[in-house]
Amino acid sequence: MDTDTIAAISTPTGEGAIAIVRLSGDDAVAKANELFRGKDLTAVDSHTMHYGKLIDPETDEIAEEVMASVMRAPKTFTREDIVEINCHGGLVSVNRVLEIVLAQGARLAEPGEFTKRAFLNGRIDLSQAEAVMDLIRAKTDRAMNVALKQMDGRLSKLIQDLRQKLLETLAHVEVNIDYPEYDDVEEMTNDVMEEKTAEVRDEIAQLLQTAKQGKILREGLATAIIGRPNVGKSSLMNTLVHENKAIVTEIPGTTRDVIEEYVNVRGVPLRLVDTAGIRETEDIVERIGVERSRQVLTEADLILLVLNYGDELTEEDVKLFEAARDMNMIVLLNKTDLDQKIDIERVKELAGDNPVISTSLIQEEGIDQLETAISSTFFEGELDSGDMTYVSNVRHVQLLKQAKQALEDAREGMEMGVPIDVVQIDVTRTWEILGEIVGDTVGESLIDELFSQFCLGK
Ligand SMILES: Nc1nc2c(c(=O)[nH]1)N(C=O)[C@@H](CNc1ccc(C(=O)N[C@@H](CCC(=O)O)C(=O)O)cc1)CN2
Ligand SMILES: Nc1nc2c(ncn2[C@@H]2O[C@H](COP(=O)(O)OP(=O)(O)OP(=O)(O)O)[C@@H](O)[C@H]2O)c(=O)[nH]1
Ligand SMILES: [K+]
Ligand SMILES: [Mg+2]
Repeated sequence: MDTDTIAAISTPTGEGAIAIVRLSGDDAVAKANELFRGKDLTAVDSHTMHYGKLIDPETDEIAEEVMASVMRAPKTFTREDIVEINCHGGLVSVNRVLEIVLAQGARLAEPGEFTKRAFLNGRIDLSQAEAVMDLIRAKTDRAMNVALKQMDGRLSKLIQDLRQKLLETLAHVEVNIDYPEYDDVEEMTNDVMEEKTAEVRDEIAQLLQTAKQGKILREGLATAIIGRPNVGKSSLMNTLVHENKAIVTEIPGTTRDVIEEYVNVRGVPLRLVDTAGIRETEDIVERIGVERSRQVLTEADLILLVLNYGDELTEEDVKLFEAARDMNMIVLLNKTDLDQKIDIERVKELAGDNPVISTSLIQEEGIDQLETAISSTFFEGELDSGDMTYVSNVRHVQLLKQAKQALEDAREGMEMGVPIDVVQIDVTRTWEILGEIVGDTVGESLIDELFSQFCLGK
């Protein structure tokens, strides 16, 4: 395996107070020490940080004023020697430091290479490495917590336990085949096989059930605010995000494009989308907006359909109900501060089983009820069990589905009286598929591809 010294900028590009260039590998400390004027970094205690100047070896002049952290293997992020050079957070400064380090013979790291080394050196498995990425990309607190747990190896442990169970069953069967001491050995073998594969299958099914919520936790519940022009969609957006993100005016057709915001409503992460009011229009810009609104509507997990309490129900309102049929929907009767013109009975009829909530956004009324409705439509309290292990990664979901299928094939085979050594093939395959989740049985090209999706410097 490569243990050459790699280096990269590990902080985001742009101006900041401090930026970090990270080195990892056999010569990380020696290389950094060559460039460092201050304490002898090769002699300092591990996990200590030191002030000094960085020298440009070509000119022998001071290039930067830095703090350098020295962390010696194996108790480091990569399990290799690591030096982190903390420099001033300007673009020029951090790039200069990187250049000097590269000139000293370090190699520019590939995206994800630090984390890849942590994986190849056995500090974390593949699902934990993927969780590192998920954590960086997390848009909500909940999503971050799911990633943190996965990083901690929760999913890995669950998967490894399942694999162990399969392995023991296979071993058991193998022993029986090799030493058929009793007459009823074949029957016993089948029983064990059936029982154990059923257990594993059920556990996989349970995990897969968390996938939908996992996806929502990861990406947020795609929530579209739709309605005719001027009913108060943007006002609703602003209310839910507690900020004036969207422009609100009394002019119909104010919102021309979709506006997206992440917001947490009672612990439910929403990807909230405000849309252009849907109506027939000649205005080209508005028409494009209306088209996009229709698109957003079809892709949503939850629809917030806003109606005007102070206005009669129109043909367009009814059309929106139709478009959102079969989707999760909450109907809002907004502007209850106005005189009622809307036919509430008709609205309830159109809404069917979906909740109908009255609000006056301008007077901040009904918002509590709305938030309760949002959090209960989907999760009915389930999401609060912060102790669950969620599967949220698309690759993991696919592999779990394959594993489940392979076990179902095995069961079917057993029921049809297929010889046990053929059944073993399906069970072995399941063991391998599960191994791909944690990275025990994956090829190099997949590993390369997965890590290349990481950010540079991670
Ligand atoms: N400056 C800095 N901050 C950082 C990171 C980093 O690389 N550098 N991290 C980068 O993402 C995160 C911390 N992640 C880390 C994960 C494991 C180890 C580590 O050394 N693990 C050892 C045990 C350490 C101990 O118990 O003392 C190990 O698992 O063997 C270090 C950092 C967040 N903050
Ligand atoms: N009386 C009253 N007016 C409201 C209420 N909610 C919003 N409005 C007003 O209704 C007007 C339109 O609000 P917006 O939030 O811009 O409506 P919209 O649905 O986003 O409109 P478009 O983007 O143009 O489709 C504004 O003048 C708001 O102040 C309410 O509860 N009561
Ligand atoms: K408006
Ligand atoms: Mg609007």
